[in-house]
Amino acid sequence: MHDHINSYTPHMRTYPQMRLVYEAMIRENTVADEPHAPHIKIHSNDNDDEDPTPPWEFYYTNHMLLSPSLSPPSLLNLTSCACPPGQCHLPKSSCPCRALQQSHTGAYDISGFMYDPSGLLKKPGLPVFECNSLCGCGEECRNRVVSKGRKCNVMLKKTDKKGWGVFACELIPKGTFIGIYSGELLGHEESEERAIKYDQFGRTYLFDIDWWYIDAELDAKEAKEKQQKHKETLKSTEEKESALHEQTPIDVDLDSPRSTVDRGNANVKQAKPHSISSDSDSDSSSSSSSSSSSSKPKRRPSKYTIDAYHAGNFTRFLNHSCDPNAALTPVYIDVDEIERPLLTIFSKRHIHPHEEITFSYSGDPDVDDDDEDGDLNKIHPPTPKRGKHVPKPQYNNPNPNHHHKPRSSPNTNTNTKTKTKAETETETKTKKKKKKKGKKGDARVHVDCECGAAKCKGTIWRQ
Ligand SMILES: C[S@@+](CC[C@H](N)C(=O)[O-])C[C@H]1O[C@@H](n2cnc3c(N)ncnc32)[C@H](O)[C@@H]1O
Repeated sequence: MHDHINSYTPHMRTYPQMRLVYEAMIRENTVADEPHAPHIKIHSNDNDDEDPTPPWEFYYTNHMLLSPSLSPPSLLNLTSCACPPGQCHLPKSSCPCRALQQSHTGAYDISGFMYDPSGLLKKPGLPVFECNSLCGCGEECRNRVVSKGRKCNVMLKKTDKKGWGVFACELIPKGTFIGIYSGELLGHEESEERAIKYDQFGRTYLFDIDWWYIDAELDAKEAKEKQQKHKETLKSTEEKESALHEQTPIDVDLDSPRSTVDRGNANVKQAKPHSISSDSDSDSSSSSSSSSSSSKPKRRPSKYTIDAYHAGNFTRFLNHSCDPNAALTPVYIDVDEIERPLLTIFSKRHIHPHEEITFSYSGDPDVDDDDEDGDLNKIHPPTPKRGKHVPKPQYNNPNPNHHHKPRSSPNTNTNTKTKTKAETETETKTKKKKKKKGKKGDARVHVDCECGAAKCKGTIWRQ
């Protein structure tokens, strides 16, 4: 289909009827996984230029396509439940999925599952563990939202300055599941290679899966293993020593130098390897979030990256805003690997009809953590967890050209209307601000932000 369309002359591709073909293509590729979802429309601009549709350069899918270098997700250690239908969420339930969720988000004053009775997300950005295909709880379980597919009504529309964007067709309540950032799932090396290639033609749809809690969880796991090893070493040393003591009995006098040595051993026994955080040596099923709250997680290169360039869905057209109305949230469904969540988008406030849906590409804590309820401090303990660890685009895009034929980039201001004095002054101020932010020798290229937010930082990527 794509090859067929791409074989058309540039002029043929500008026919307004192409919009209908595009809409039909989306429906055809998604009917199996979101049969009840409202159809995605392509908005027709009054001043239709040569772009009636978004580019045909990618395969439309809601699924993650696995790179041949990766193995399929493992279900071996997948937590699942056998709760009676509709009972997982009950306060007295012993649902293991609920316990797993609680162990990750209980420290954030969120009890039970991450969804409220209407299926709205209680707080974006925290990991969500949905009931999965091994669970016996059935379709009506409250802990299944992403797995049931998109319900919200969105359209694709060309913006003035940012290329294509995604807009709400009707009110999208706060906490609504919008979509999965689908595409190819790549391993680290492959994504590095692609980043270099894409850099050459100035595009990126690459997102690293590198949330803070993933590092924290891996740190805690490593620390636990180290501690276990340490305990084993101590045990064998003690065994050797007690064998020695049996041969040469000593009087236990707490003030004698010898007993200091013994107490010294006791201290060694209690001591933790340097990197162990306070909670990680407890034998209880301590939460990964609490276990890491006292130490800064070690930054690790992300194991996986999502590339929505060759394959993806409407979410690849979501633009950045410094005051976004949506946010990324990691969701686990049929996978037992902490580094491999789905990257999903949920609304973080009510989104009104015709409003553009945006999220932050920068992952800045002051962008993603702000909360209109003002309960941020209550929900996010003051730990080094948040902020830079929110998935971020892997590299920057200097001059993206998202269109099938050469044209001005989405970043270029094609709006030819005469600027007012105030507009010119604001622009000059913004440019000064941007100049200050650029780092010498930073390989990442600055992209002017056109989000139009009052608190716009002037750039779409974090500097
Ligand atoms: C993932 S794509 C988003 C969809 C894109 N508008 C398109 O037409 O394909 C990211 C690119 O969109 C553009 N973009 C997104 N948000 C922007 C913003 N706030 N200001 C300027 N350009 C933006 C940039 O060119 C960026 O590299």
